[in-house]
Amino acid sequence: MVKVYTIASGKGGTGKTTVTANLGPMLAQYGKKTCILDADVGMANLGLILGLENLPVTLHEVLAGKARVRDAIYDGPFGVKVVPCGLSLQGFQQSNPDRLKDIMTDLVSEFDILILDAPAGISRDGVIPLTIADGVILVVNPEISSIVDSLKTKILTETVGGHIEGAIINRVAATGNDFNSAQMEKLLGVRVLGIIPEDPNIRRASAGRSPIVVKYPTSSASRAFKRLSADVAGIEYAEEETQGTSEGFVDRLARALFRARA
Ligand SMILES: Nc1ncnc2c1ncn2[C@@H]1O[C@H](COP(=O)(O)OP(=O)(O)OP(=O)(O)O)[C@@H](O)[C@H]1O
Repeated sequence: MVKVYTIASGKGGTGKTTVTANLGPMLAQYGKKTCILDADVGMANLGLILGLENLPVTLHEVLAGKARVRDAIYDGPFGVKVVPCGLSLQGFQQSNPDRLKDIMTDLVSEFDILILDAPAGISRDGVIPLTIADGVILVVNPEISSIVDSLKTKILTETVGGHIEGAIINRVAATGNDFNSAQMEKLLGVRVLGIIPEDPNIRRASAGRSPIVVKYPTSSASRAFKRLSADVAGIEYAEEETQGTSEGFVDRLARALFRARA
């Protein structure tokens, strides 16, 4: 049974595309047939982060009724399938967001998980992804404006009959913070699904047209994305030995030297 998630926020720039670009590949890595779609048809940049640009057919052409969705599906990292949007304003103007629901119907039989990267705000093209998802995941930054705007999106989702799956708290200070997950759950009135730390490697990876889980797999945000993805996939997460790789090597070397001397 397919599960459709919409990654949403109230405020812009909280990290929706970053979450989509990392959660999708990791779910595919964990054995789930996953497709990620850039439903931010006006300000699309999922394709940019994944190095999928200048494509002949994108979601724009599909939403304009000029192409079939299967012609807009491209290969992404770890076997995830990607339906990117074009970057042109003209493509956006020709798109009819109402067609999104039909597109999802075409995809449900082929995938275990579909993830929609929704636009910020409460425009019409932003509301449709909230209504067609089985679960809306809010991406919230630990700051008052983001929390307040997320609450508005939560109310809007519930008003249009959607369901909130939970929230991902993104850009949490890696050190010296007083972040309290239980307090955040109380404030938002939703479950906290994952906490992603502030990590400069996210921007570095994007500049290299890659998700952080691919480019810097042991970076702090990558480990958090892996944990979150394992939870969503319903599998046990085994923490990778980050320092362990080098510690293990040192241990092995020490043992070998000890044996050699003995
Ligand atoms: N955990 C993080 N640590 C550091 N930088 C981050 C983190 N998450 C996101 N960013 C950066 O924040 C910026 C905004 O992220 P992103 O584009 O994913 O947000 P968005 O919610 O999709 O934006 P929009 O609302 O404009 O679509 C990007 O430059 C991204 O690299």
